[in-house]
Amino acid sequence: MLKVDDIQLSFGGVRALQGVSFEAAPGEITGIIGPNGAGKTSLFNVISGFYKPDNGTVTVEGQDISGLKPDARAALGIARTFQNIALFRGMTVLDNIKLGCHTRLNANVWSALRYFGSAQKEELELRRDLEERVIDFLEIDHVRKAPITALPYGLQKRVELGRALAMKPKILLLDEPVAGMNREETADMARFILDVQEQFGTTILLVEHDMHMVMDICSRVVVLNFGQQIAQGTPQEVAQSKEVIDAYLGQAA
Ligand SMILES: Nc1ncnc2c1ncn2[C@@H]1O[C@H](COP(=O)(O)OP(=O)(O)OP(=O)(O)O)[C@@H](O)[C@H]1O
Repeated sequence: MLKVDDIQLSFGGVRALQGVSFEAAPGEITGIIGPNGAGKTSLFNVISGFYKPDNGTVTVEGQDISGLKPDARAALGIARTFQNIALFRGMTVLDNIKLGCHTRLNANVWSALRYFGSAQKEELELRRDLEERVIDFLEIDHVRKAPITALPYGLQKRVELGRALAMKPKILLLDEPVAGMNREETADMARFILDVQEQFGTTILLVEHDMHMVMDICSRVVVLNFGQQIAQGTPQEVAQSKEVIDAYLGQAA
């Protein structure tokens, strides 16, 4: 389904990604882990089209998408969340989530003017879909009209997930979805991520420093260190890898 092949990316003298290659199995959760500065977010930026790599390809269901811009990739079904919450703070929960749908609305301004009825129908269907598939699913009905700023941090992160789900993604990239959360918020988010995978069959890539969560919910894990891919396999396999243990001990030293 999603395949990255020999991705290389440099920033001046910093080699952020040095030949990263892996496949994310369809409908499964693949963890991307590694110490700080390993290249995880850079890899997400390459997959979602924000960074153009110096070398390598990204393919989705056999289609090479390396030349596509971020919005074209989003239209193909690649959605992401960001390490730091990227919501519109002055807007309500519902409006933020609706923004995630713009890639799905077929009615552009001209067709909306000419066929006002069909645009309205589409809007109604969209609203119903969002209510059932995103708002009820994420249990955020009670805050749908609240401004983002009124929500606790854990709920803001859930709304960000909601905005990504509004796109009906085939592939979901989650960048540190539980960073800064307390234990209860983390457990809730882990459950929602598993529910997304189980109910919608979404292929999920997860960058996360919370090792318990990675080990609990990922079926495969890719490990980066200084831009190099030093291991990949099941959580148990990578946890026993000497290179991985050394990389994390090196960080702690
Ligand atoms: N836009 C940029 N300009 C210059 N250097 C960058 C840029 N983005 C990332 N880097 C560098 O690339 C390397 C990889 O950074 P990246 O943010 O991808 O790592 P990471 O694994 O996501 O780290 P963290 O876990 O701390 O978020 C780092 O050395 C970083 O300083």
